Amino acid sequence: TRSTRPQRLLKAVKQHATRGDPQSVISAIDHFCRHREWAMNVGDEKGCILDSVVSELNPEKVLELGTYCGYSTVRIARLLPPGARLITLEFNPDYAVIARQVIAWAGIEDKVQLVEGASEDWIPRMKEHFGIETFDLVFLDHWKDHYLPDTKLMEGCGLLRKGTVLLADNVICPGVPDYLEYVRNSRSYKSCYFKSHLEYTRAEDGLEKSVFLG
Ligand SMILES: Cc1cc(-c2n[nH]c(CCNC(=O)c3cc(-c4ccc(F)cc4)cc(O)c3O)n2)ccn1
Ligand SMILES: [Mg+2]
Repeated sequence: TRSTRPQRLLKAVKQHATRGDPQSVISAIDHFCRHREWAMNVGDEKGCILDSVVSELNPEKVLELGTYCGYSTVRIARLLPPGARLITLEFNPDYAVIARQVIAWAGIEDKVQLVEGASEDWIPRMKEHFGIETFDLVFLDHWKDHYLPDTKLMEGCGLLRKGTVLLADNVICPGVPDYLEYVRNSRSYKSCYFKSHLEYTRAEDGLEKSVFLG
């Protein structure tokens, strides 16, 4: 039967990227998505904004909601200091199978824990299951109607501390209007918008960076 797009993306990584070289994995995926088939990775333009937020924050504990093929997982993990940890949640088991291989090819699997399941099921279990107190950075890139309820759930589970950064992808396209309204009007967040484009296109999109004030 016909292969899936994530399978073809993984094939491009194995053909064009060097094992153990995260940058070559990132470049191989960007090339595939720009010249072969579009895919919903954060991409190179928004990816550079993600890089700058991660580098400035130097987080020890990172949560990613929405792994997909692991592109942003590799982008984040390659910048983490030794001993830092990234937990990434993926709902779709077919995406998870691909993401594990992309993460392994990049050679950053020892910093990453990929967990399969729905965000609302795993967020309440972060403390007892992973021994996590609070996160320093959360990258929201999963189902767009889950951004707001999951943010409120993370607040309620005490997973955010003064200074925790929430970085949300796709705040314009596909868009997360309820989430934006919340973080921009809540006294508990200091929010700012990084204007960019939808991955590999000229459509507007951007990242919203929101610092939790406690
Ligand atoms: C409930 C739960 C869910 C998850 C989960 N895991 N993986 C995802 C993927 C979600 N991502 C997207 O849907 C997405 C879509 C577009 C897009 C598509 C079509 C267009 F025309 C324009 C833009 C662009 C993007 O950048 C995106 O990120 N969710 C994981 C855990 N728990
Ligand atoms: Mg996205």
